[in-house]
Amino acid sequence: MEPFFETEEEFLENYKPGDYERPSVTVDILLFTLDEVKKEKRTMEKELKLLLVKRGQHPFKGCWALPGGFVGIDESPEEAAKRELKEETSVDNVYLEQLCTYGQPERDPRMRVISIAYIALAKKEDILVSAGDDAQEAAWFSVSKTKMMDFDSDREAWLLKVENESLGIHMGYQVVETKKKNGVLAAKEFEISLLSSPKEKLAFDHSRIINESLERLRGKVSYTPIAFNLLSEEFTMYEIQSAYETLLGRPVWKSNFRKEMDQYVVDTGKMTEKGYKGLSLRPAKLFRYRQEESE
Ligand SMILES: O=P(O)(O)OC[C@H]1O[C@@H](O)[C@H](O)[C@@H]1O
Repeated sequence: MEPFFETEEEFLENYKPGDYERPSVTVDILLFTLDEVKKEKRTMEKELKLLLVKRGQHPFKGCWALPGGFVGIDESPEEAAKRELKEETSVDNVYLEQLCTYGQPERDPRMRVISIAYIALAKKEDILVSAGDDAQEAAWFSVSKTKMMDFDSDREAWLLKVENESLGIHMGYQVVETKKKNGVLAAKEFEISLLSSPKEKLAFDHSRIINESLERLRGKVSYTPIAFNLLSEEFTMYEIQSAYETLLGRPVWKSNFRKEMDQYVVDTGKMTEKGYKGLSLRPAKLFRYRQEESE
């Protein structure tokens, strides 16, 4: 029979947390930024970059992973995410939002570990990357997700690429998305399989986390101004459009898009100077985010 305690105080004094198996909790951080890639003399495209660290310890030693770590006993998951981010990237005070909780029993070979993933968005110039204690290296990887084919009306196959050209690393995953069940729209389900060499794969279930973070970004960029967290203080219309197209993974209709942006930006009254960002373009208006008014 369960012992009976008159007061909660008495109950808590006699409570033995060790009687129950407890999972550990970690956080993983998806730090995104936009980089500029000069295509030709006149065009510059934005590329979505994600920070990964090379694991210095087992498990998955030598594999690339999202920066993350265990939540301390006295901190909240959000505090842990901020601390890990600061330790590994010196990034402070950035846009941070919880993505999802990942708790598949086998996701970490050490023990039962539940991980809470956070999306962080920062401007490239604000980030100073340094590899932390348990990571050998930290590097920016370009991430993209493009449709490969429709299997049928319910399922699509996508290609998720996580690459670093200068390190010669090209990781590719097939993502099969099931969006309908028995012809009816349902919460999307993803099945992920590695296409590239098993020598180059992401640690843990981080490919799944990355895939779902891209889904979140694509959704959220259409109805919130989060994209501005990734842009410099001042930018041209072309740059905003290019940022949106990169985040959405598709082109946008220029005139509608620019009208839509009016609510978020103000004209600085300045123009780009000759050779702006190394491009030979005609002068263009510079805008900034309409902070006060749109928040
Ligand atoms: O890097 P250490 O501290 O070993 O462990 C943290 C990682 O353990 C995994 O379950 C989490 O996804 C997180 O990335």
